[in-house]
Amino acid sequence: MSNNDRVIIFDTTLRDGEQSPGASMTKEEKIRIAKALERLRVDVIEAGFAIASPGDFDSVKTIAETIKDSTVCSLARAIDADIERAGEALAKANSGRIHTFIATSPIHMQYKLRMQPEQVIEQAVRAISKARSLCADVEFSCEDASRSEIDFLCRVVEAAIDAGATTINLPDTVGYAIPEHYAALVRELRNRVPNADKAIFSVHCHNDLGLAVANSLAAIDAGARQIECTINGLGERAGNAALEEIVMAIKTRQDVLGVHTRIDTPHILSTSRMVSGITGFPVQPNKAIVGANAFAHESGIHQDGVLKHRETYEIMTAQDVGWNTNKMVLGKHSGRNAFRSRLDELGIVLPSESDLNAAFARFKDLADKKHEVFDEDIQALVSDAISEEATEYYKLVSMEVASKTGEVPVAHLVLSIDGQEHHVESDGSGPVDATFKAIESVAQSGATLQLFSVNAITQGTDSQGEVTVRLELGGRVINGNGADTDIVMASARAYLNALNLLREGQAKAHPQAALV
Ligand SMILES: CC(=O)SCCNC(=O)CCNC(=O)[C@H](O)C(C)(C)COP(=O)(O)OP(=O)(O)OC[C@H]1O[C@@H](n2cnc3c(N)ncnc32)[C@H](O)[C@@H]1OP(=O)(O)O
Ligand SMILES: CC(C)C(=O)C(=O)O
Ligand SMILES: [Mg+2]
Repeated sequence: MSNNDRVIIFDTTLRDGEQSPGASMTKEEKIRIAKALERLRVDVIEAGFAIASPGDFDSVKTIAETIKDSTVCSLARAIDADIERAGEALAKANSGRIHTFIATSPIHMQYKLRMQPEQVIEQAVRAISKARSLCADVEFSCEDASRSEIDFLCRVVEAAIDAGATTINLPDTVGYAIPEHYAALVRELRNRVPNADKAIFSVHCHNDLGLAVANSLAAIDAGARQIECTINGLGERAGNAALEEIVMAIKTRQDVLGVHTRIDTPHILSTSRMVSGITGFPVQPNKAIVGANAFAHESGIHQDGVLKHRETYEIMTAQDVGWNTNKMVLGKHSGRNAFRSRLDELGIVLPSESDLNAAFARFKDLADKKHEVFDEDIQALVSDAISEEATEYYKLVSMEVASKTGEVPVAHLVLSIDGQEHHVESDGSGPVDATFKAIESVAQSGATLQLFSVNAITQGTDSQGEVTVRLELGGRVINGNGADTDIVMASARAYLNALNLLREGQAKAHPQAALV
């Protein structure tokens, strides 16, 4: 691929990203992010706006002195003092860039700058010449380019290149552009400005209409070869184009875009997490590339497809952007194939297809009650199914427990004992105590309860509770287990499982003296 096909990635997380209300960072945090961006192989790091404050100056200066493999840049208005401050901060950079800008749209020139268009051109030229006297690498931005008049824009850009700007940036400052129109703007400037070939054209898109990435990609087709973006799309108002989306779109759709970047994509996720952690701006689960669900599948049909051939539902690999693996989330939309594959991964072997079907049915019941079924849930569910199947003498058919402030809890249970239904009832000091007493009212095992423990198998209030009941009878101690999202139900299951195991053991040892 030729150099013409390379897109320069200019990251402005530390400057425009920090302009997000609430995203201010300390110098130490900025240095950490700058190092992560260097490792990601970002071409240009806009480290800050040196004139903004002594702290910003210090951050830009330290980053300029620390970073070796990326160009470090400072923003500066088209004002001598700003440019001098930027030059000072960048003095020791291995590779430094001064980025100066002035607005070129009628609305900005008239109301904000209160300047005539001719004055704007003059000030831009003066600023660029000043910047060039301090630094060989000078970027000039026509702020609000997408709302500027094209003839005027052509004059400004030509003058800026003549004055020594090596990069010309055409920002969509207020996120107003539409891809086709924006691409046409870039194309027209590159065609009409006589010295356009002496500069690299750049775009800097905001996301007010959710089009920042689409506009940036459209500009590539029109010849832009630098894209300004931020990690996680952080930035002023609705943010900037997200670096991870731009980079992965370029990589994944190389067939149509025909360009490449030098980004080391497996570092994307860790950089995203670092920026999110430092700024406190969480990444939404469905965010492209770096969201928790970006490589997760819950639907049975998708899981089945991915298990058979990953590319059926994935256009990138999770590993290519830093995830360990893609993820099969087991939930109520999952199918038998994904369930079977998870059992395999967990090393669980079910004796027959009908055991698998039974376990799958229990899994579906559980998934109806819980958002996500975790590995621990499956282990509990399968062992519960197996132990239940092994000993079916006592079975829970249904139960109802009433627990009310100021009143004694009462449990009503329907049990199947050796195939016969029994309705039992008891009160107790709590709902579990009432349940156990109701069971004992008919089982009359004579066993002593030695341990009762409840564990939440996974996080969250919708988690399954796993109950262990330890019973002792005639010196024999056994543990019964039960799992359910309802912990009283799980307790009943565990108790009945313990009784079944006790009975089974007794039946083997003394066939005449088995329980009941
Ligand atoms: C589109 C963008 O993202 S632009 C970057 C925005 N980022 C920031 O503003 C963050 C850092 N900013 C700051 O710390 C401060 O605004 C400073 C230090 C730059 C300037 O502070 P102050 O001198 O107090 O000026 P203030 O911010 O109130 O107003 C901006 C002034 O700069 C002028 N100005 C704005 N852009 C430019 C420009 N590109 N070139 C020259 N002058 C400009 C405005 O017209 C205004 O001038 P006025 O005071 O004569 O009316
Ligand atoms: C300073 C410029 C590049 C900017 O951030 C914008 O126009 O959005
Ligand atoms: Mg901006």
